[in-house]
Amino acid sequence: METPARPSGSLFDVYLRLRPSKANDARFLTVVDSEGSHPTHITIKPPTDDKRKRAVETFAFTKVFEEDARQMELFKGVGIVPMIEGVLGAPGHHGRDGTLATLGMTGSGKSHTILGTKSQRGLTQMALDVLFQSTGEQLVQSFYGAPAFTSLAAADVSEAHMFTATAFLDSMYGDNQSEARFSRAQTPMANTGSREKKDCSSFITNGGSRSNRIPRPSTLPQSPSVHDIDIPVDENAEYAIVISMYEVYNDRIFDLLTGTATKNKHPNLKRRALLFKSTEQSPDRKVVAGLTKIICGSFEEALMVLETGLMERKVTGTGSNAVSSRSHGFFCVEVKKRDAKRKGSWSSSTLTIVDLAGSERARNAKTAGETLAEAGKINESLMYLGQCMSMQSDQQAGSRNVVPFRQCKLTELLFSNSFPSSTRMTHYHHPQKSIMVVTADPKGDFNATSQILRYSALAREVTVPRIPSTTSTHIIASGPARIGTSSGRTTPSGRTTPSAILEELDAANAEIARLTAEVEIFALRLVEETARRKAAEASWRAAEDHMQDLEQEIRDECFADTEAAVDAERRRWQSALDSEQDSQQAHLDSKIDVVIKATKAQMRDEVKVYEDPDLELQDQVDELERENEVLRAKLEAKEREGQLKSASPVKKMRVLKPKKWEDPETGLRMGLEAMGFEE
Ligand SMILES: Nc1ncnc2c1ncn2[C@@H]1O[C@H](COP(=O)(O)OP(=O)(O)OP(=O)(O)O)[C@@H](O)[C@H]1O
Repeated sequence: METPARPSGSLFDVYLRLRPSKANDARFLTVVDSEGSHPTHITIKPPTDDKRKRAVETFAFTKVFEEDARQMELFKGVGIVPMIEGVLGAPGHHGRDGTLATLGMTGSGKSHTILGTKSQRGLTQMALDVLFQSTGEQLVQSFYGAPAFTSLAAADVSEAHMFTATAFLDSMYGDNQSEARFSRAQTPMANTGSREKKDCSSFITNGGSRSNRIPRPSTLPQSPSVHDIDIPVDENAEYAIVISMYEVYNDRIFDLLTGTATKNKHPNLKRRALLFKSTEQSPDRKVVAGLTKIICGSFEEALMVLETGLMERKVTGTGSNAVSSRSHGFFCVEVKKRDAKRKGSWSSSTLTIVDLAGSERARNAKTAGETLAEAGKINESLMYLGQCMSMQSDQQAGSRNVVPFRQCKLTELLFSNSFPSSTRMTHYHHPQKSIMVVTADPKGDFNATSQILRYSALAREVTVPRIPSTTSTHIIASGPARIGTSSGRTTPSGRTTPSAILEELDAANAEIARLTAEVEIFALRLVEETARRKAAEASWRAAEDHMQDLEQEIRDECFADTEAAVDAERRRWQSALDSEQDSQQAHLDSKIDVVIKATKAQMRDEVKVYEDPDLELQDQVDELERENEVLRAKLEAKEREGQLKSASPVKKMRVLKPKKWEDPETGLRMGLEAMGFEE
């Protein structure tokens, strides 16, 4: 089987790296000898004592790296250098995005390959070193106040929160860790450049005095060295390197540079998921919106940012691997480029390095509860990735099926830039160049590993060993002496000669072998289809759960929003009412003031109040006055009579008069009584 040439529309160059295995189990994977050149094919055969003949599967990759392959061999062998060249862009041209990802069973060596170990750098550190070493003097300064900062922040299309490495690291590890995060549009501080730069260098070399959690680049591995790798850059351009990191955990995207783990001030703080969407400035290309992005001016700064993000990445121990990655980690290095003299607009291309979470069998991993659910999500997203990658090998076989990459966040993030952009609202983007390094343990879990190999390989062939012919067995058993005698045929009388029987037996054996091969292939397909069905069912259930979670989340959010809106409206209404009442009260007070003032003025001017006469009362008064007149007449008459009779009437009148004025009626009555009248 030839290694198929990578068609232009295919998604990845796929490399296989085998890890040295500590297991005592039998080896099920064999590298096919390629006579001097790099091997490209492997075969797998189930390690079983079963006497049945089992199918041998052969897989083709761009290259196969055996157990003894070193990190540098991989770095040079998988084509990262040309990929970095592409990201930097040819002189006068935009760069091209590149993606490097690792895929494999948990514990198969993905993180080892991509991030390295305590003594060896991974592909990420080497790629960063090459980038910084190549851009060298043409790299812009990375401190606030540096002329490029504002234009870099303004050129970002992803609604990012952009910081300099100095400010970011200071906020993470410095004594004055600022509680509040920086605002999005930071104002560059003028004339503080030299101080900031000085701070930064002391931070890197003397970081330990500030915080013992601070990653120290000097303690990180220095080998393998990449000093011999020199990529020519555009002499007339200036470059900026901007780093961001995020993870896809349970199909949601989380920023890894928020400092949640580093500051550890709010360990229970719920992280906010980010959206992968088109933005106002990037209408035809989806981007992860709202990420924290750090402008790095040196390799050391980039390493510190990387270590900070890795610290935040969710890592939980499982039965399969003591430090297993439970999320898909994305490390993005944006290379910005513009003309150094004209200082025009920045073009941007991104090198994305992806450490995929490992697939695992729940039974093996002894996971439970939340971790088991995580494993379900990981396997589900890897299943979708497998579907997309299978399309690649199907396309090799002439299929024109569309790659279904929108099924989950992982495949969307990995593949949405793999195709030419359909609209040209922004400048034309070449499809990204992608490299996938598949890692495998040749003595590990056969079923899980073979499944990954099946969907990731560029081509696959199944061969079923032929059942040894009974004829030859018979011949071998009978010995050469009999061969010469067995040349008879069916006679015209219908009697069968030994040679005819042997031929018939051979034909029957061939048919049996063919059918057995078919059965083997069908059995393999059945196993694959059953696994796919189970995975699809699991993903269906997971999708339903996720949908319910989402629905509940949306309900809660809507409820909270409505509550907040009602509350705000109520407060607004209450304050409007209060102010209305206040103004009415003020109006009333002013009116009363006016009335009081007018009343006082009237009183001063003795204003008289005229009232309408009451006619009925007037009648009564008239009546009473008339009666009074009559009584007075009678009284006068009686007085006159009394004067005539008494000796001193003057004295009596003196007594009567004052009483009459005090109370006419009482006085009158008393007077009448004194004079001897009864009512
Ligand atoms: N090629 C290799 N050479 C030496 N050691 C290796 C190699 N590959 C992996 N290992 C070791 O195997 C262990 C597991 O590897 P690693 O953590 O890279 O697995 P992984 O695939 O990233 O797992 P997970 O998906 O669970 O994160 C580590 O101790 C690592 O150092």
